[in-house]
Amino acid sequence: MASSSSRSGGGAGNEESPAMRRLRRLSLHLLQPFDRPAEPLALAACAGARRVEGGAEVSAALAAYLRGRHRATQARVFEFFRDRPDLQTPVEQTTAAHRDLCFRQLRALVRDAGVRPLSLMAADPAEYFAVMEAAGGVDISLGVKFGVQYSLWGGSILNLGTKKHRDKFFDGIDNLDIPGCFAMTELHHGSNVQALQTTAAFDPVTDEFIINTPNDGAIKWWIGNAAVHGKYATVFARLILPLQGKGGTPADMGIHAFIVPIRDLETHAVLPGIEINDCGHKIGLNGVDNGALRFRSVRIPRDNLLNRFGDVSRDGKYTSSLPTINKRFAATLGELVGGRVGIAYSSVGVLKVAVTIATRYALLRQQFGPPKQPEISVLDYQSHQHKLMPMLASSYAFHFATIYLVDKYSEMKKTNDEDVIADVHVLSSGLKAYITSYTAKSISTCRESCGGHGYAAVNRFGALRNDHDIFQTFEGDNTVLLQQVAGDLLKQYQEKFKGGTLSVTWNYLRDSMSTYLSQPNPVTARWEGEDHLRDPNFQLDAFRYRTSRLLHSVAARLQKHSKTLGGFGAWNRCLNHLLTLAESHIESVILAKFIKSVKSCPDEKTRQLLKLVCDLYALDRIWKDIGTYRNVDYVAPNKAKAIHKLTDYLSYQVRLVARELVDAFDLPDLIIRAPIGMQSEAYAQYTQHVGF
Ligand SMILES: Cc1cc2nc3c(=O)[nH]c(=O)nc-3n(C[C@H](O)[C@H](O)[C@H](O)COP(=O)(O)OP(=O)(O)OC[C@H]3O[C@@H](n4cnc5c(N)ncnc54)[C@H](O)[C@@H]3O)c2cc1C
Repeated sequence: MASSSSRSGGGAGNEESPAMRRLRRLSLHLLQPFDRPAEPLALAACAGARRVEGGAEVSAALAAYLRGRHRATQARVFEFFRDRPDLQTPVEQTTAAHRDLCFRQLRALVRDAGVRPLSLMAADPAEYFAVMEAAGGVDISLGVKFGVQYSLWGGSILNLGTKKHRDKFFDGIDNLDIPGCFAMTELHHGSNVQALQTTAAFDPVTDEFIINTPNDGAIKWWIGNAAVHGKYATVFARLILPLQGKGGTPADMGIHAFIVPIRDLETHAVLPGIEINDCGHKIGLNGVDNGALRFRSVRIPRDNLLNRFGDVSRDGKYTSSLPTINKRFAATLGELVGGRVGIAYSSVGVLKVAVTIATRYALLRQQFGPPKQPEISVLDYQSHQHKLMPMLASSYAFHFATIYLVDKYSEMKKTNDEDVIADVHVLSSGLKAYITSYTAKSISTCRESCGGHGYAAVNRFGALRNDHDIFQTFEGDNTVLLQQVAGDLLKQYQEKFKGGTLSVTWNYLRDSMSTYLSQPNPVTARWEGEDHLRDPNFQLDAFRYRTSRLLHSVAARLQKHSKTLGGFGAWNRCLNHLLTLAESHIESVILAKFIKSVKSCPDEKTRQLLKLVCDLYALDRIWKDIGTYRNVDYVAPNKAKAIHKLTDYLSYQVRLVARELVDAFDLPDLIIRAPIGMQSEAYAQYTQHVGF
């Protein structure tokens, strides 16, 4: 419902109420919020609309730096869909229609546009993730369907199988002849994969595995591609060897992956012994057909065991290069990080779309203004800058962090280096958890910042929010993933005190840990000059100091509590502390990568612009956690005040180049789609949409 007070107050010719007068005075003040020069980076902003002169060139230079070598690939995907109106996702459609469209979109991308995702994944993972992000821009359901087919089903064959599996399945997966599923989750177990109950018992007589769902809790649930399109599934099950346990009992060798045909390749009929039901209409992502699977003693050839980390011979003997069930389990899950990398990367894509719509609309939308003067853009309100500009800065920060993650992932695939594998595991867990949680919250803020028009489905926030929401849960629940980051930091911490070395990404802890052990410097705690606060060394030190402190204190608490509560109880007693530690660490990594990307930018003007955005990201984060810094006197009261003031000022400065910053994401109107977020004529597009 519209607010009647705002409407009458803003109407021309109305008598001004005292409240309105106050608001107008405030508006006037907001137009000149700081007693400093208004133009950042010597880029002249015009009065009124405040467009930066030469803004188009600024955006183009920035876009070129951001997109790097993937710009052309993504542009090709966008152009392909631009020329195919039959493949564009309408605002309203039924679940069945959306599933059908999503499959047609994927098939067209592969068969008509000639994209070969699995080949890309094998040859150039960075290019693969760029295509996946672009597909998610077309429709998030398409990005997820793409991820199920290639990152999950294809990834399981590539990473857990051996040559015989790749020879048999690679081409069919790549060209989409064989749509498939990744069937890990069960009704009773999602996060706790080690407790899955589906069994794969070896039958030495027939040389087969028998896949069985022992009870309702073991029904495979939520499996993408299962309800309609899948022909095969990679099923995660406990490998059971008869007579090989103690006293001739069956031996449970732990979780392994098996290829199970689920539908006839010709007729598409569900195969005997398999029951598939539809998980039904979801909150979002209804282009993806999630299903539930039950197996009734389904027989598959021994060769269908994905045997990279463990194998069974014809005579039923188990062999593995890895000595324990735990090591095999870790290696199996470790190979699946690609899905998580893709989710983190795609989540940044969703954030960019939401921020672009909200920022463009906030520049266009005018409400109230000083007496007898034109109304001002809502982005000129300090509150609006406070909502959107740190979010815009975060989009940039996450962009560089996920590019780094993808590069590390590519390096891992090339080298198989153990340290890099460990790094990527923790980094992908932390970034996936941190970024998807941030994006999920931000979409709601963007919706609110667009007022009532943000609520129109055509302006997309509802679909973005609903489709993206589950990014926080699948590919590892965020709370569970952050614990893996904390666990790794503690392991590294113990190693350090045993005289070991820290892995590369965490190297900073070695230095900041010794700094932590001394008290904060009372002199620097009072430094409040802008040069100091905008010095990347100060910013990084602050982030790292906080992480080191959290790590040190939680290690002591865990040690204390484990004496009485045991390891599990102590961990739970310190759980919130551990999650804060993990987030703090990931923020340090994000900032470090942002600072590095600013320094590496070859063009001076672009570098200055990025430095401004990076400063806002860093100081906003410090300000949001100022209580922690004040509590330990890392920051004195005068410095806290200076940080607050500077953060507001930087938000204002970023606002002056906000249009250029969102344009630099280089997202065509076809991808933005929301009429209120279009590059031009937004109101006209919106009115046309409703029929005027
Ligand atoms: C749309 C959709 C698509 C999916 N696609 C697939 C697919 O293709 N293949 C597949 O195998 N699976 C798929 N999944 C399943 C998904 O991976 C799981 O939902 C996810 O792993 C979480 O498991 P869960 O739902 O059992 O949650 P749970 O593990 O039961 O978690 C429930 C809550 O408990 C909390 N919690 C759990 N453990 C802990 C802990 N140790 N400490 C603190 N808190 C904890 C979590 O934070 C969460 O809030 C999909 C799910 C959805 C909704």
